[in-house]
Amino acid sequence: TLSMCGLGWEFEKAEDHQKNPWHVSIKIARPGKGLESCKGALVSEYFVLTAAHCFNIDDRAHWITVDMGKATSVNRVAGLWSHPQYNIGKLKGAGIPEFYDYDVALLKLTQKVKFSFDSRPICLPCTEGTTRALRKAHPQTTCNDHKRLLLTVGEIPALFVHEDRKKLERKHVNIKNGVKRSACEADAKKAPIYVNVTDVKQVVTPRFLCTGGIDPVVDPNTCKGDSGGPLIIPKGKRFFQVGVISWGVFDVCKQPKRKAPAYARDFHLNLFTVLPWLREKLAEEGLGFI
Ligand SMILES: Cc1cc(Br)c(Nc2ncc[nH]2)c2c(Cl)c[nH]c12
Repeated sequence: TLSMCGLGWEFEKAEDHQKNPWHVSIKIARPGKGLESCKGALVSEYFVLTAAHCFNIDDRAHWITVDMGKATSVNRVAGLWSHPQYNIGKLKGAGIPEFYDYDVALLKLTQKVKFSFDSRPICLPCTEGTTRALRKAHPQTTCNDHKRLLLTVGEIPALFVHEDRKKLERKHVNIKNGVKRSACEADAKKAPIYVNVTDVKQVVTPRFLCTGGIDPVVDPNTCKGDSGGPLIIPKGKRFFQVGVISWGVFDVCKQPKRKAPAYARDFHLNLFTVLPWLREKLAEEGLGFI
């Protein structure tokens, strides 16, 4: 059956989870260490896409629960795969305490998700679902066509979803993918842990998309708790995931009263840069990677 990815229920009276049926909340309950929470997106019947930095090397699948918003059930996790090139401590020797390159992970659920108004996967780049959802596309559409159609050069209107006490709020941002990109990336050095970084390219690798700042308009910023959520491009009533919320310069939730500074930027793992890994891990999910 065709999953009709990236279709949200637009009816204004719809519940938040019907408007964002791919949004999941992830909780990691480490024995004796309290609770960590992250967000993620449902991308197939069994898999949730999130950030690798939500997990520690010794985390066990059975410590993780995935909540899709339906009051009743939470889902249990059968497996957890972080990108093989993710290594948060890789640059410790160079005085960079946290390194977020390849910050992406997949959780496999123990039970297949029954798609409904409340749960439905978001469209991933270079899949047949995205070709169908783009409509402008024809069967010979290539992965490069998806990239050209979704990651246009310039400022790209995008959104992420912030969850506050079970309420889901859409935050509209612009991906700086043109002349404004380098200014966006340069502000990474304003992150407290990166003030001594000499070359910003050491921490803002080619894997990242950059949002935030006040040019062309004031963009809302992410909180640490938004980690792992999807960076979404809305296109013709369908929703496409192009990034995973990875790290940022200023945690707006930690200083809720303070206005975010102009240099508050957010960095998202660009899914087009990890396609071989996505194809391999999601090979059995019937997504029809092109
Ligand atoms: C989404 C997100 C993740 C992380 Br990790 C943050 N923390 C951080 N990024 C770099 C160093 N530490 C932030 C901040 Cl700050 C805002 N949004 C964040």
